[in-house]
Amino acid sequence: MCTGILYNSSNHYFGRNLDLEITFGQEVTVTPRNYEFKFREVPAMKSHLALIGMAMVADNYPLYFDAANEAGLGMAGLAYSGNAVYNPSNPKMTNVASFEFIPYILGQAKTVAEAKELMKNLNITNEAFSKETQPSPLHWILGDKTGASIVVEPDADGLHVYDNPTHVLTNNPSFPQQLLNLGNYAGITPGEPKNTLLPDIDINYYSRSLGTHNLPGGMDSEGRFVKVAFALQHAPKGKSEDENVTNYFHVLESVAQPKGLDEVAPNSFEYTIYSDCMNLETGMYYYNTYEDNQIAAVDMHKEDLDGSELSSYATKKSQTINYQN
Ligand SMILES: C[C@H](CCC(=O)NCC(=O)O)[C@H]1CC[C@H]2[C@@H]3[C@H](O)C[C@@H]4C[C@H](O)CC[C@]4(C)[C@H]3CC[C@]12C
Repeated sequence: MCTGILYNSSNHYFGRNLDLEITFGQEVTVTPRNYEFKFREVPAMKSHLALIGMAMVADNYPLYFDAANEAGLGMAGLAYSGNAVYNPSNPKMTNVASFEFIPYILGQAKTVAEAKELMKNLNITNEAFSKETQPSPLHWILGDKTGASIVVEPDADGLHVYDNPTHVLTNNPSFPQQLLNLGNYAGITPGEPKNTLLPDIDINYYSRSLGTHNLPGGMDSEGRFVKVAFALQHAPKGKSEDENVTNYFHVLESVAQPKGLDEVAPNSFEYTIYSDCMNLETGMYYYNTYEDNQIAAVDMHKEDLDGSELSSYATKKSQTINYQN
């Protein structure tokens, strides 16, 4: 499963945990302005905003899992199994295949507000990228450098676009149900809880952090939604880039999945394969992987953004340990 967040501090930081039991050979991939984005039905974009993000490149096409563009709009696809419905092409609508959705939006929209405009009368089609690469059921979180975020869900009754005051997204159930569920945890607090249980009795606060005693700690998507929303809401604002990036990764780490805890098939375990963080102001892309906790970074602006060829960086696959003696 997955978790996406927008962390609003002095700059704005967008990204996700990718939790899965298999990898697709994904790489950090920059799409420059003059790489031609071809679409199945809508006209090709010969030039567009440049993108950076994590993608599986197939037939020289970047299948983005998540990305941000040079204008500071980010977008991530998260599993929405059993709920996502993609439709056949509809001649009365703008038809974009699910795998084209990120390039279609990030190629042209600079803000969440502009993305919302593009989603009016949009039909996400069930066309497959190829015979081997069939559509994957997803919903999406978008965030921009004004600090706004939305969630887009392709349900049986149509495409829903919701403003997202929590700035987080996980997986099932649907976003409105995730918001409703927050009511069950409204009393969670970073501080010492008020004794409203037995006000006349002196309760022994035997531990620090009792205000979080009922915070969910499971790997499930409903629990992660509550936990990451709490962690994000209370994350301090950093005074420097390093502090912001550090705070950001700790928020995602609070819902990361260690290997061995989430068995999705006999002896097959889902785990947090990578976590990424895009600074929406600067175009700096930070990430770490399960195998290497050290944060790596790729600067979008060090690439030739006026070029026409994709550039990719393999993710790091072993620890960088700082031996001190
Ligand atoms: C399955 C994961 C989401 C992780 C997750 O929540 N898994 C647990 C679950 O399925 O419940 C999603 C996120 C982005 C998706 C990929 C991207 O959308 C790009 C690409 C799109 C193609 O239509 C299908 C393959 C391909 C490469 C997708 C495979 C499935 C991915 C990797």
